[in-house]
Amino acid sequence: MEYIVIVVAVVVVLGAALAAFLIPRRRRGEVAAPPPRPGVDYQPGVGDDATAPVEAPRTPIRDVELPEAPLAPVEPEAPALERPEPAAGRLVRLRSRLARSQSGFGKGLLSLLSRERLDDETWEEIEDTLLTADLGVTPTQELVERLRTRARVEGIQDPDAARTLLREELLALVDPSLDRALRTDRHLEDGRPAVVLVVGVNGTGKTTTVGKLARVLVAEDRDVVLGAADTFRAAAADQLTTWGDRVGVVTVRGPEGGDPASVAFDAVKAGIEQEVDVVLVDTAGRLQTKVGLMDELGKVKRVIEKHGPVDEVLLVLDATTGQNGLVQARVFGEVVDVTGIVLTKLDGTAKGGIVVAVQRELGVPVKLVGLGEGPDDLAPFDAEAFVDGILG
Ligand SMILES: Nc1nc2c(ncn2[C@@H]2O[C@H](COP(=O)(O)OP(=O)(O)OP(=O)(O)O)[C@@H](O)[C@H]2O)c(=O)[nH]1
Repeated sequence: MEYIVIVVAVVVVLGAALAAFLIPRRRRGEVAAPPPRPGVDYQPGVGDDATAPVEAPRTPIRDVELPEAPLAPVEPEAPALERPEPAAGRLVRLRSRLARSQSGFGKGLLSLLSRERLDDETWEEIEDTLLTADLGVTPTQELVERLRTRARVEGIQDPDAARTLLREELLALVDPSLDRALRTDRHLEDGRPAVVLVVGVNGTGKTTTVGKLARVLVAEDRDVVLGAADTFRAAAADQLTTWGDRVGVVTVRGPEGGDPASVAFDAVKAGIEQEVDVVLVDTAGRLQTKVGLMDELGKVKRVIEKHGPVDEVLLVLDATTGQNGLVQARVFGEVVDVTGIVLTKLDGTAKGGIVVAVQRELGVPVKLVGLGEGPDDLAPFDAEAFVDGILG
């Protein structure tokens, strides 16, 4: 009996072990049904994979018609030419800039002249103010003398009267009767262009002035050629070419370190051939004390004149250098017969009196003034607008 019980127990245990072994194996061998596929088994919705499964119906291959001729290469668009601002009335636009820079000078004078008692001390202060503004000794003495006389004879009742008096006397000194027109008309008799030679010491703003002047002329519908006769500084020719390119003006240039006279000659020749109205020639900056360089400048002018006389020699002076500008004016005037002065950087100095001083020194008028670094910040000089700018 005991034996039977043991056999039954062993059979039960073995059976249970066999069942435990077989059931999980069968479960592991089951193949799970594949999940429904978006785009195949049902319409895809939010959160479904966006890419079409490989089983998705394929797009059939279609024939595409090719154009008969290959497409023409696309030309890079030329930069649009700038339209410079007309020159007329520019000084009026720039007057506030002039007034800002000269405010110390103008306001100082007006408040001194408006004092109740104009004693010797006040007149001395007026004199000092004028000298500080670079008016020069002789013009200062003349002006003070005239103001004193008129104040004594006519009397100065109020600030308005002081302003009127000062305006009249400053205007007389600046001299509105001087001919400040630039000679930039083509020569009718032989069809030659007008030639403008631009000279001055280093860094006064010659190249910038030539570039700005080209814009003034383009605004007046003149045809212009530029000559980059500053062959010392390679960047000067690049700078000038950029100015020209902006308004569609051609720049004639030579090799770096080449003969400036030959570049100037070629520029005028190109101007004659292209029948332009004006040729503007930029020259290298040179100190008035360097005899060799000054002789070279004389040569540039003589070589250009093989084509015919130069119409304008513009001396560019930096207004911030004050009295030193007068020395430059004297020496340049001896070498090249200056016909007009360009006073640059008047926006950066309160020494507007230099206009009078330099006109006296050279006996030639200020024709243009620079009042900023912007491309259209060069203005034809206008005596009235200038004096009004000084007085604010
Ligand atoms: N604020 C101000 N800056 C000016 C004016 N005119 C010229 N400049 C600046 O003066 C600097 C010198 O100008 P350039 O034209 O290169 O002078 P440059 O006389 O040709 O110089 P070099 O070739 O070295 O003799 C530049 O930074 C100009 O922008 C002006 O009227 N006002």
